[in-house]
Amino acid sequence: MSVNQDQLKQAVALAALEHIKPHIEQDSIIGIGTGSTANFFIDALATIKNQFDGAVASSEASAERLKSHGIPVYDLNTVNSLEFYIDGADESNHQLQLIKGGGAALTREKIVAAVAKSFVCIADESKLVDVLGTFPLPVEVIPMARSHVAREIVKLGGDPQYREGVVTDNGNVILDVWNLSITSPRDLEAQLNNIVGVVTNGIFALRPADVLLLGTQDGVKTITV
Ligand SMILES: O=C[C@H](O)[C@H](O)[C@H](O)COP(=O)(O)O
Repeated sequence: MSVNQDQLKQAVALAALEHIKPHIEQDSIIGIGTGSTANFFIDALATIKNQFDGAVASSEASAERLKSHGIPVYDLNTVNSLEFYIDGADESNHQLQLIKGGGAALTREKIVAAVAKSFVCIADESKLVDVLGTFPLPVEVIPMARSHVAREIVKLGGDPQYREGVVTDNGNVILDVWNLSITSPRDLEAQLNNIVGVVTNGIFALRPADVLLLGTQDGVKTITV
């Protein structure tokens, strides 16, 4: 019997909980991502909420979900270190370089991931690709720079589309860039971030995931590089 996508997401969420459990202590604070897979993880984490201190969230939505479970949410500025960051992805290649930001939370996600010692990515098998870029690359942009950034992205060979009606938690807008075949993710990540007006882009290659827990029809696979 085949397992549906939500069941795969739930399985990787439970696997992530098992992955971090042995390292969790009463004073631990856990970095939490955003999206449907991260939501499964938040719900799983709630089952051990008395065994750790609290969480740092990468979005207002995740903060609300954590709080609804009675898990304390901390401002990242009050936290010295995070052992783990757990989050989903829109794509991962085999080097665990990611595209993220389908839910517009990429900037805060990249910040929390940067602080964490270990980034555990959780995803169903549809997210694993050989080359990043089939999923349109989200770029968070300061609103007044939208047209300028779009013109610069066209020069790089991308086809940017304004994600209408979306405002990020930081008050910015999103351009989704189509038609990129991202063969050098680290270079493109840096190049895009160098465009004036870009807050950050959804390539996570300069700081890739450390572990990918991938939900497949044959069970959860653990991938490291
Ligand atoms: O901005 C959103 C995040 O990068 C999500 O982690 C990503 O879009 C994956 O979300 P989901 O788990 O819903 O596929």
